[in-house]
Amino acid sequence: MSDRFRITLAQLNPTVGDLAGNAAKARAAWDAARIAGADVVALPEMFITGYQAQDLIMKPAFVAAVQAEIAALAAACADGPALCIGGPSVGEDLKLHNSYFTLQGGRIASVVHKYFLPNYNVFDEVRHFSRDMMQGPVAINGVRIGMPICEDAWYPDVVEALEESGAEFILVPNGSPYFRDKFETRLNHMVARVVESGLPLIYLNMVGGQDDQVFDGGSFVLNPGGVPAVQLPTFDEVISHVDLERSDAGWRALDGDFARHPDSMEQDYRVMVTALRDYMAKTGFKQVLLGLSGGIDSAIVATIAVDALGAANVRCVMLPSEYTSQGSLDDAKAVAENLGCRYDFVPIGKTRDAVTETLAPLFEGTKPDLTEENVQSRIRGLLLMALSNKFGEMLLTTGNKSEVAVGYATIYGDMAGGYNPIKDMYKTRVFDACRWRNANHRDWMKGPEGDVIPEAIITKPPSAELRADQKDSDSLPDYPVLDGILQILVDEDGSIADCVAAGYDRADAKRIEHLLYISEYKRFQSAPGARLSKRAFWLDRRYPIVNRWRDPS
Ligand SMILES: Nc1ncnc2c1ncn2[C@@H]1O[C@H](COP(=O)(O)OP(=O)(O)OC[C@H]2O[C@@H]([n+]3cccc(C(=O)O)c3)[C@H](O)[C@@H]2O)[C@@H](O)[C@H]1O
Ligand SMILES: Nc1ncnc2c1ncn2[C@@H]1O[C@H](COP(=O)(O)OP(=O)(O)OP(=O)(O)O)[C@@H](O)[C@H]1O
Ligand SMILES: NC(=O)CC[C@H](N)C(=O)O
Repeated sequence: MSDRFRITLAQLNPTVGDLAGNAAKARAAWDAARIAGADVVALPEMFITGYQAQDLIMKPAFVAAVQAEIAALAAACADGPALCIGGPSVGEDLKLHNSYFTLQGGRIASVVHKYFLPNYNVFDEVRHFSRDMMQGPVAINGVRIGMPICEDAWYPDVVEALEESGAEFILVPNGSPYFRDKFETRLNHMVARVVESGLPLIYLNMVGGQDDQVFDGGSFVLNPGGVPAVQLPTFDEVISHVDLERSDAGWRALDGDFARHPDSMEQDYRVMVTALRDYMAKTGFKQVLLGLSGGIDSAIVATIAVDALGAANVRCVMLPSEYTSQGSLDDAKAVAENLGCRYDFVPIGKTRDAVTETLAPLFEGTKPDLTEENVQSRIRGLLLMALSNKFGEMLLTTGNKSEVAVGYATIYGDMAGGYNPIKDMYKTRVFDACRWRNANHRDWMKGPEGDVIPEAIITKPPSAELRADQKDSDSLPDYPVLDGILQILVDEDGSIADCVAAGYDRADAKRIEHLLYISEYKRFQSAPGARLSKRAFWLDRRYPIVNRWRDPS
């Protein structure tokens, strides 16, 4: 039995369903571990399937394919370090479990099953998996390692049981998706486990985007007392070797890599870029297009797209009508030029006239209203989708969280599109994100540095420009008020009384509540987008479409 133990942490980015690709990544990490003389290489939770595989897990053929891939991996990694990897398994109870495999000596040496199955916000693990009894530590090269799987380490019970049954240190494999400031939450839970158990703890998270969620990495190692020894970067794929030494007081991790974590604005921006980049790469798209209006939402989306994919892969299209101001024309062109991407100019006047003429016999006797305004938006959607079909570019849609919340967007019009990078960012924060991006540049951004979003776009009053002199403030309270009320009603699940207590006008709160509930149908038909908060529209918040209830408070 050695007094030194090396564990290689593979903070990598799996793709859901790409079993062979994920196994190849695990195998490459194992090769690196073997060269480094490690005892074990650890991969995150559910790495072999990618996370979250959702109802794919319920398909027996998928689980059988996973079992075959795990067996092949065990055989391929027979001679060298042990390999620990997350995946589904069928237990002795014949039920499906969220499991962590240890492969060693050409076989599956042990399988640990997750005990606490998260079943809140984006997680539905009770739907997919069964709970098993708590299990003891796993011995690797004579050292007993406790392996609580992600949620298992968010409560004291599993780590306590592992410590009581002789675990010498703790390895927590995770599939922990980002929400703003989540790192603190994770750290608090893990420090608590270390303090309770007196054992070093290794927290290993995955990176990369999957549909709406982004896994932000930031793996770390804590010594007894909660003292940090290692901290890996957020968002980047990293393979890092961590050494532990045994003394009379037990195992201690040696100090290793220590990466600085970015602030929350930078993390939000990185999530939006990563979510789009991985959504594109993992679905097989290379290029995007979007309607660039000269407004702030399409400007930030164009910037995110260029940072994710490079200017050569982004097409911006200005589709002006008679209501498009000279300022919007100038601002849109400036954004495309600053970013260095293609800019097309496609006036919609003639198409709109043709639609007006076609509908004239049916609309006879009616007055122009929202119908005609929305036709413009739908023509834009139609033309942009034609470009998408012709050139294989995916259309981005640009509604921010404030608009998505109150349905301030035209269904089958500007809501057309496959992905929405800013879906979970309130309008007031979109302004902050633009200023942040103008002032900051990082290696992971493929776009140019500097003031890519002109100041005029950030300071002018937002307008949909669907009629003369239209302003968003004609239909909605000013954005600071709207976002303040939405923060309470949506993110905090608060009441109308809570809004009033926070200083908002009751009539404003009631109006926003009504708009929120009646636009549920739009959100059911809306594109997915990057999740930034604990209450993103989609899996975090599941409201009925038909809903007569209104808060009387
Ligand atoms: N519960 C429900 N289930 C299924 N369908 C439902 C429905 N309730 C209404 N509908 C249908 O939805 C339609 C109304 O929705 P919709 O057609 O979107 O129209 P609507 O929401 O009335 O208007 C769009 C709003 O978005 C604003 N806006 C803001 C920013 C940009 C843009 C832009 O376009 O660029 C637009 C625009 O100024 C306007 O206030 C109705 O015709 C109705 O049939
Ligand atoms: N003239 C236009 N040319 C191209 N696309 C447009 C035009 N007008 C609207 N769009 C598309 O419709 C979306 C919704 O318009 P909206 O006015 O809400 O957003 P915005 O113009 O980007 O920002 P803001 O609301 O701050 O003006 C735009 O982001 C853009 O993608
Ligand atoms: N995979 C999981 O168990 C996710 C839940 C977990 N507690 C988290 O980090 O969000």
